[in-house]
Amino acid sequence: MAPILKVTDLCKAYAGGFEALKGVSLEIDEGEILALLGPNGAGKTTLISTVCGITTATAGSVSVGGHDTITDFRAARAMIGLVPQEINLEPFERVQNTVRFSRGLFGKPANPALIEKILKQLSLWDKRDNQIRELSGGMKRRVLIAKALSHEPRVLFLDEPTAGVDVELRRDMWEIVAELKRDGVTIILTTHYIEEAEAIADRVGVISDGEILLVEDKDTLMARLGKKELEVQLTEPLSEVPASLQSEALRLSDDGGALIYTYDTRAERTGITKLLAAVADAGLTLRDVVTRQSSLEDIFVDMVHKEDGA
Ligand SMILES: Nc1ncnc2c1ncn2[C@@H]1O[C@H](COP(=O)(O)OP(=O)(O)OP(=O)(O)O)[C@@H](O)[C@H]1O
Repeated sequence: MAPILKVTDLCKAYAGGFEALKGVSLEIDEGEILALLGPNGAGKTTLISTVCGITTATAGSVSVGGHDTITDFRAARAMIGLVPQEINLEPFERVQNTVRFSRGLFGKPANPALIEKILKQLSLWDKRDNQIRELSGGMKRRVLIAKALSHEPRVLFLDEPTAGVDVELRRDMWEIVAELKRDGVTIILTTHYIEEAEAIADRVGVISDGEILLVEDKDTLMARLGKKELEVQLTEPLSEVPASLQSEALRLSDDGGALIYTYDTRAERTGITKLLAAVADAGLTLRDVVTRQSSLEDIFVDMVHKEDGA
């Protein structure tokens, strides 16, 4: 199956020469949810803006549903819905009209039933005749989402949709995303909330300094996440792991004062009991035992940190 979104060697240099994207390539299948993680200034918004035609690429290409975003812009753009990071709504306009107009901008015929469904789904129906300026910040975010959905996009970009929103809206968002996925909509969201990526993404991409560092299946990442370390601190440092304890999962700490055992928390047998018995049999005495869980956050911070050359 051809990917619904194909980004090839995309580069963006802003006026002044700053390179915000340095040859980004990415393929996304229809119906997939990709969470794009990255530190501030990594290039997430630039990537989304370039795909949506708000920013022009310096080099490379993007196609959406087979339509090139430069040579076939209208067709490509009509397939895309964008929920931007910044609230850019007309304060005196009414909720329902804002959403209706948005659909019209894409040349789609009026569809009051659909607009009603979207507004209800986003708990905005009761506010449909309110002016935007009368809404809370969270409700304005809901309006942005309603606008982005009004022309029935096949690919939806959510640029930090849950930044600064309350728990309830975050839950609603996740539900809406799940429902859109059931309808076959492809979703790309940027987020700083790693638990959000864990909760809803099929794949996770990490971008840093204008480059994609990783795009991986979330379950594969979760398998990595499932790893835990047990540190067996010893009263006397060792120069090497004793022969009777040799195992791939076991290594000596840099100062020789601890044995570090890596195990899978989800495995039926972690091997800890056996390890501790073997440690005792080897005549070693323990000072303390500490466990550590590696998280997606650790992996992420580690990766971005290394990339910075730190
Ligand atoms: N219009 C512009 N002119 C010059 N530089 C820009 C412009 N827009 C963004 N940049 C720079 O490009 C880099 C990437 O910015 P971008 O907004 O894409 O990052 P981001 O990953 O979305 O960050 P955040 O998580 O803070 O939203 C930053 O260094 C930013 O300062």
